Amino acid sequence: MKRWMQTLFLKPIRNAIDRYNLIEPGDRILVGVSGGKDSSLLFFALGLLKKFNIYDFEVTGFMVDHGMLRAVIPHQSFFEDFGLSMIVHKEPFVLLSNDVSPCYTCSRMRKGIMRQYALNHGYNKIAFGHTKDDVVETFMMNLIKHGKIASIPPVVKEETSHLKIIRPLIYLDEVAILKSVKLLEIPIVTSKCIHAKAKIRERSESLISMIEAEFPEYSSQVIKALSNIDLERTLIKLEE
Ligand SMILES: Nc1ncnc2c1ncn2[C@@H]1O[C@H](COP(=O)(O)OP(=O)(O)OP(=O)(O)O)[C@@H](O)[C@H]1O
Repeated sequence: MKRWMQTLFLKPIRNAIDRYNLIEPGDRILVGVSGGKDSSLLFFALGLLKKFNIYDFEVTGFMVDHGMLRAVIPHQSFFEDFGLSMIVHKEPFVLLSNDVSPCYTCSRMRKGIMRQYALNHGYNKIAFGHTKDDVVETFMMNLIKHGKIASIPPVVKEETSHLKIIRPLIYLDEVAILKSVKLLEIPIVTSKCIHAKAKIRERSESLISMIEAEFPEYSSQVIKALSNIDLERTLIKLEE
């Protein structure tokens, strides 16, 4: 394993895994791979950790193709050459004309398909490629739109099954991800889908960029703050 891989992406990923116990001995992990940079790097990184026996677990990629994806074969071959198998599940997506949030519907459907596959095939964890930027953006959206201090958790256990959702990229930012994917030469899958990201997320992204121009540590401080809450200095009413 090359040293730059350790510093650029494996160290922050291992920090998250170790801090939140994201990988436990004997885990069977299904990774949601969209073919985009984040989940591709996640899949590759978990493959490396497995290859070098850093943790004792099994890992398989799972891609839901709603008929919108381009260049899936070179992507899949890249991972197969690396010794990782990826299932491509084809499922046509039927969009209702009155659906005001198609991205949400699509994401719900995708999760449902993955969840069912995981349960039917003995996987106990599903890994998603949400990143540090997603955590900060979600924090901002909750604050601005819902007046709530909340973001994306690194691990969630389903109430109705033994399945856990894990997010090992929460300490990794887009700059490091882009650089890693480029250096690793992972072929990226593109999508024909016309639905752009939700407007509010775009606005919160540009707001973050504006704040970071003045306070470059902003995103890192949000990550730190989310596990450093001084409850006695909030408006939460504590037991007396
Ligand atoms: N078509 C898909 N098949 C399987 N998993 C998916 C698919 N699309 C998204 N996911 C999973 O859901 C996560 C969140 O989805 P989202 O669309 O927000 O991804 P993203 O931020 O654009 O990241 P990426 O660069 O991985 O596409 C992804 O990181 C991935 O793990």
